[in-house]
Amino acid sequence: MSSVSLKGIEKRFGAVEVIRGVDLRIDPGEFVVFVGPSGCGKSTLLRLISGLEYLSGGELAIGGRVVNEVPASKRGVAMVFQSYALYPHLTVRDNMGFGLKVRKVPAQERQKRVDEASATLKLEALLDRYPRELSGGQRQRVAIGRAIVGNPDVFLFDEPLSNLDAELRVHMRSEIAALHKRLSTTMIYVTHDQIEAMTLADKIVVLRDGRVEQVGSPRELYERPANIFVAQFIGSPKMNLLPSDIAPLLTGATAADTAVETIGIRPEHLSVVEPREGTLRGTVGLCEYTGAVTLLHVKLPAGHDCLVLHDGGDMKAGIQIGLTADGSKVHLFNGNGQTIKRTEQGRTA
Ligand SMILES: Nc1ncnc2c1ncn2[C@@H]1O[C@H](COP(=O)(O)OP(=O)(O)OP(=O)(O)O)[C@@H](O)[C@H]1O
Repeated sequence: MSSVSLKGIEKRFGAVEVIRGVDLRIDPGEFVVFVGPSGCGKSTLLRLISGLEYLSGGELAIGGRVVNEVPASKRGVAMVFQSYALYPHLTVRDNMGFGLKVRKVPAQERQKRVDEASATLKLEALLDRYPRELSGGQRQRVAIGRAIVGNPDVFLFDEPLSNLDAELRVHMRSEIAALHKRLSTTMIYVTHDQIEAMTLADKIVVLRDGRVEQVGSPRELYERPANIFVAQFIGSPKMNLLPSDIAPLLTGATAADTAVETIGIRPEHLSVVEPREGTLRGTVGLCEYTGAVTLLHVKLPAGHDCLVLHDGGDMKAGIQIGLTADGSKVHLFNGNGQTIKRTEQGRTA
């Protein structure tokens, strides 16, 4: 278990600035997930921590030791890649033991660690197979096993489940959560998948264009996003954004803060009511029935659209509905897209 500390981390590829001053503190044993749009620098940041890329600026410490000049093999980290990166000509046993062999760990110790890891990951029956003889999920388990045998202080995962089908992803996700519980090792995990991020993370780091937008627990980011970017990035389907003058119609509240330019309301926090005078009224467009809930695409006045997660009865395109929301679930943003915080009394501060 080690802490990881990033201070003013920068990375340039030639003239292109990819990481633009990242400060982050990861506590020992924490499960931290990096999310952000494609190209925002998630993998680059992970590769900088692993030592696969050199820093252009800043200071990186693992377990309190500055490792800027320390090679990847001496940082006490192990990385698991999306592509598994197994050696095709080696058996599962030899793939898992390969790193230890390179580090000249004696054969007996190697075997012990491979046996332990394969028991943890239920790979015992597969030890003599080659990667081509394994399913995607089994290959990923071998890749994780190879990382475990080195007893790393920090695990780094770069989208480890994105090549697996939906069912296997859910299964492997729970295995990774169980692994973290059992080993209590610090883990840093990059993903595109909202559910993976929300369910695995102690702490989510939202990145945008090489900078950190917000760091917080999944609940903090969902309930108290710092700005419109995070508000729309966390949560699926996306938060609706509407002009602030719609707020009184939606919640029945009268007082409007002039600093509020945009309001945000999540599709799951809108309720469908009778389209009475004085409520926010709209026309149902597309209805996407998914079983437990239906996602309604609703046309509002003045050309605005919003999404509503509806768990009530049947709904048909073309009908008029009213929409209401609990005022405490409405997010308020200023003209710069920053969240305007409420005080205890519900007024803006
Ligand atoms: N070796 C490299 N040389 C030049 N540019 C690079 C190199 N590696 C990455 N980049 C650029 O750095 C930026 C960040 O890439 P990175 O792979 O870290 O993003 P990401 O957030 O992981 O994206 P994705 O979610 O699509 O995997 C991209 O614009 C990418 O083109």
